[in-house]
Amino acid sequence: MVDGADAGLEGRDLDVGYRGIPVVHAASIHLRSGVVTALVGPNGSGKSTLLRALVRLHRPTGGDVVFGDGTPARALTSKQFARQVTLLAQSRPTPSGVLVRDVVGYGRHPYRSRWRADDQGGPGAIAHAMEVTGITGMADRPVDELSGGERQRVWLASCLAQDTGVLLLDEPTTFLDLRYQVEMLDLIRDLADEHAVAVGVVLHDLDHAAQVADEVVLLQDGRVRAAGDPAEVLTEPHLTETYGIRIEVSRDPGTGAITTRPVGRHTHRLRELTR
Ligand SMILES: Nc1ncnc2c1ncn2[C@@H]1O[C@H](COP(=O)(O)OP(=O)(O)OP(=O)(O)O)[C@@H](O)[C@H]1O
Repeated sequence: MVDGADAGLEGRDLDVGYRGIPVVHAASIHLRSGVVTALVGPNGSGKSTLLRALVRLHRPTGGDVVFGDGTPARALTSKQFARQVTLLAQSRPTPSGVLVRDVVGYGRHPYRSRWRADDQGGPGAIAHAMEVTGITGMADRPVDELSGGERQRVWLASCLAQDTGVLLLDEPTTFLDLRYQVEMLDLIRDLADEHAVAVGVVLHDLDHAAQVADEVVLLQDGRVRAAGDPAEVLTEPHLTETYGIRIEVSRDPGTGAITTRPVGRHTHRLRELTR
C-alpha cells in the first residue's frame, strides 16, 4: 500500500524495549478506520512506548506493524508513512521565534516536493486545522510565547494539517482547560465519525476514555491487561487490580455512561467536607 488504501493500523504481538530492556511485551492493538481506541493504564505501563513503536519512532524487537490492508509499515518510505500516520507526542520541543502558522504548516511537510512549495491543498489544510483547533487568531504569534494549552492546540493543528488516516494522540488533553478538553473529545469523535480516521488516544482520565472511545486497551506493566468494549474493560476488578487502588465504577441505567471514582483514604472525609 502507498497512498489512498485502507489506513487502519495494527500492532501485532509487539515487543519493545530500551537499550535491551523489555518494556512492552507481546502487545497487540488494532486501530480501525472510523474507530476511536483509548489506551489507558498507570504511569510507566508502556502506553507511549507502544505508540512510538506504531509510528516507527521505536523499532520493535518482536512482532510487526501492518496497515489495514496487510502492508507492513516498514515497506513505506518515511514520507509515504507520514502521509498515513501521525502522532501528537506527549511533549514537543518549542522552537524559539517560530510563528504558529509555520508550526502548523510543518504538518504539510510530507506533501512538499522540490517542485511545488505546498501541494495537495496545503494552504486550505493549514487554515482548516487552525480553525478547528481555535488558533486562527494566533497565527502570527511566536509559538514560544503561548500558554501550555495554546501550544498543545498548535501541535494538534500541525498533526491535523498532515491529514492522515491514522491519528495517534498521547495525552492530548494535558494543559487544556475544561472547554478545550471537551472540544478535544468532540473533535476526536468527529474525526472518526465524519472522516473515518483511525484514532488511538492515550488518556489518563478514565471517564474521558469511556465517553469518547469505541474500544479501550488497558495496559499493565507493558502487557495488554484487557481490550475491547469500554463497559467490559473499565470494570472495578480490572481497574482496581491494574491501578492498585480501589476504583468504583458506575453505569447510568438510562444513557449507559460509565463513571469511575478512585477511592483514597480520605475520599469519604473530603466528600463530607464539601457537602
Ligand atoms: N527513553 C527511555 N529509556 C529507557 N526507559 C524508558 C524510556 N522511556 C520510557 N522508558 C521506560 O519504559 C517504561 C514505559 O514508559 P512509557 O513512557 O511508555 O509509559 P506510559 O504508560 O506512557 O507512562 P506515563 O503514563 O507516565 O506517560 C517505563 O518504565 C519507563 O521508565
